[in-house]
Amino acid sequence: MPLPESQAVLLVVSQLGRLVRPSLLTAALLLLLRRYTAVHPPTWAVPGLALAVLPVYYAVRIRFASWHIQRRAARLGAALPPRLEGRKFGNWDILQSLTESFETDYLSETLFGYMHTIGHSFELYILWDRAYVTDDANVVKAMLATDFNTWVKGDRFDGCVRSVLGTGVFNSDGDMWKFHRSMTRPFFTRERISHFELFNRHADDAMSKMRARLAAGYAVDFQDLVSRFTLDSATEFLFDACVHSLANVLPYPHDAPAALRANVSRAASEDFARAFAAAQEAVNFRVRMGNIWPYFELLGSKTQAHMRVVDAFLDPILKAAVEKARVEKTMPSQQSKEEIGEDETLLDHLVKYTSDPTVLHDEVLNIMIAGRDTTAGTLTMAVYFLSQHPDVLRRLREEILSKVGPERRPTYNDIREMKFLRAFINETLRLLPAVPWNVRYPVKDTLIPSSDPEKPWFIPARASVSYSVHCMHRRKDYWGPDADAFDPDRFLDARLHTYLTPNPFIFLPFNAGPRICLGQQFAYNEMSFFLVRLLQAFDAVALAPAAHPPADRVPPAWRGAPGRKGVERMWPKAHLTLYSKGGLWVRMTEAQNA
Ligand code: HEM
Repeated sequence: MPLPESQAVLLVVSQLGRLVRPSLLTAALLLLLRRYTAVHPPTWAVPGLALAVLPVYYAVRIRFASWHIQRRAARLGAALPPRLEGRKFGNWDILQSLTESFETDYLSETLFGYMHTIGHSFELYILWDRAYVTDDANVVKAMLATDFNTWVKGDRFDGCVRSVLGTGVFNSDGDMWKFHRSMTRPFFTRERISHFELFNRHADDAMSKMRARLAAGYAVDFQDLVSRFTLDSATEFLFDACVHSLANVLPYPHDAPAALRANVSRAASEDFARAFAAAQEAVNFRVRMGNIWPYFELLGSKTQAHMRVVDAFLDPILKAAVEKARVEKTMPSQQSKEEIGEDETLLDHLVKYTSDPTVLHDEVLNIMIAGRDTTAGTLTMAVYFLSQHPDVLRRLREEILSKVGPERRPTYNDIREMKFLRAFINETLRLLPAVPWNVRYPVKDTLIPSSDPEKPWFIPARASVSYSVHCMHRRKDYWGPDADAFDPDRFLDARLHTYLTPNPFIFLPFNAGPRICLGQQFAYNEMSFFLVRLLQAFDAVALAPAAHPPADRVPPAWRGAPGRKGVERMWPKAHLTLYSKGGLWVRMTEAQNA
C-alpha cells in the first residue's frame, strides 16, 4: 500500500524549495550580473537582496491572488463569502483557537460560535490558505446532490487518508469511485442486511457479558462493549472471520481496585481496534491541518505503526479468503458476480472481482471504517440519551414489549413498524451524528448559494469546503426554537411537517446524493436490533460518573453554558467518527420480565 506520509519529508523539502525559489532566482541573477556584466553589486548584496526579495514577492503574490479571485468571482456575477478575520499575522490566532478548542472544548463549539457571528458559510484564511466552512443546507445540497459532479473528495483528502484507507469507495473519485461502489453495492441487498441471526448471537454475547459485570458490582463501559459487538459482527459479516472480541475480559472502571484493572490482558483483537482508532485519529488531525500536515510528521509517520498492527491482523484473513476463492473457482457451481450467495461475505463477494490483495485490503478497511465505528458510536450516543431521558426509555420499552414481547428476537418487519424506535435513532443522529464533519473540493471555480439569491458566493477551484451536519442539525432556524433539546417526537409530530418534510437536506446523518451511505439500511437494522435486545433485557440506565477516567470527565465549567454544552454529561469527540471521551460508563437494571 502506498504510504504518502513516508514522503512527507520530500514533500516538505519540495514545498520549502518552492518557498525560497524567489531568493534562489534573485541570488542567481545577481551572481550572473557580477560575472557577465559591468554591474558589480557588492558581495553582501547577494544574500541581502535574495532575502529581502522574499517578503516583497509574497506580499505581491498574496495581493495578486486576492485580486485574481475577486475578478473571477465578479466575472461569474458572484460575491466572496465573508472572511473570518483574526488579530495575529496570518490569522495564526484563529488556527491556535481552533486547535485548542478541538482538544479542550465541546464539539464544534468554536466554529458554531463563528457561524453565529459571521454567518453560515465563511472563509477561513489561515497562513494565506483559503478554506471554507458551512452548515448551510442549501450549500450542502448543492455539494452532495444538485452539483455533485463539481465536488470531489479530491487528492488533498486522499493524501491525508491514503496511508490508512488505501484506495477504496470512501476516498476515491470519478471512475475509480464508481468501480468501488458498484463492486460493493450488490452486497447491501435487503436479504443480506436483514440477516439477524448474526446480530443476535453477538448481541446475546454482549448482554451476558454486561450482566455478569454488573452483577459483580461494577459499571460497564458501554462504548467499549458495543464497539466489540460491532467489531465481531463486522468481521463475521464482512469476511466470516469473527475476532470474538466479546470473549475477552471487559475493562474495569476507574473506581475498581487497581489490581483488577491491571490484570486485564489485551487480546490481539483489542490491539487491532485500538490501532485502528489511533490511525483514524492521526488522519483526522491531518484533515484538520490541511496542506501543512506533513510538517507535523517530519520525524515520522503518525499512522504507520498503527497500520502495521491493523495489517498484521487483517492480512491472514485476506489471504485465507483469496485461497478459498481460488479453490472454489475450480468448482462448477461458481456463481455470477452479481449473484450473492446466502452465506456469502463481502470478502467472498469481492474476490469474485479481484484477487489483488491491495484492492481487497483497502476495500475491506473502507467498509470497516464506514460501517463499524459509525454504528458503535451511534449506539453509544443512543444509550447516553437513554441515561438522560428515562421517559424516552420507558416509551421505547413499551413499544418493544408491545410489538416484540420480552424475549422474542425482532424480525425485519417488527423493526420497520417500530416508529418510535426509528424516531429515537434519528434524534440521536441529529444531535450527535456519527460523522459530524466532512469535506469536499470543487474541481473548478464554482458558485454556492449565499444569503442573497441574486448574488451567489464564489469558491475557487480546489479549495476545501468543510461542511458540518453536526452544526446544521442544531440550527434553530431549521429545527425550531427547541433544536437543542433531545426529543424524538420531533420526527413524529407536527414539527416533522413544519421543518424536515419541506427541507429534507437539513437532516443528513448518512449524507445524500450519489454518495449516500451504502450501509444506511444495514445500520438502522443493526442498531434497532441491538436496542431491542438491550431494552428487552434492561429497564433502566444510569451514567456512572465515578467509574469514568477523571481526565475524560466533562469539565465542571461547562455546566450551565448555553446550548447542549451546558447539559451534556459526556464529552463527545470526533476522529473521523464520533465517540465519547473516556468511554460511556453505565449501570443498568435488569428488567423483571427478561
Ligand atoms: C450509524 C451508522 C452510519 C452512519 C451515520 C453512516 C454515515 C455515512 C456517511 C455520512 C457517509 C458519507 C461519507 C462521505 O461521503 O464522505 C457514509 C458513506 C458510506 N457508508 Fe455509512 N454510515 C453508517 C453505517 C454504515 C454501515 C453499517 C456501512 C456498511 C456496512 C456503511 C457503508 C458506507 C459506505 C460504503 C460509504 C461510502 C459511500 C460512497 O462514498 O459512495 N455505513 N456513511
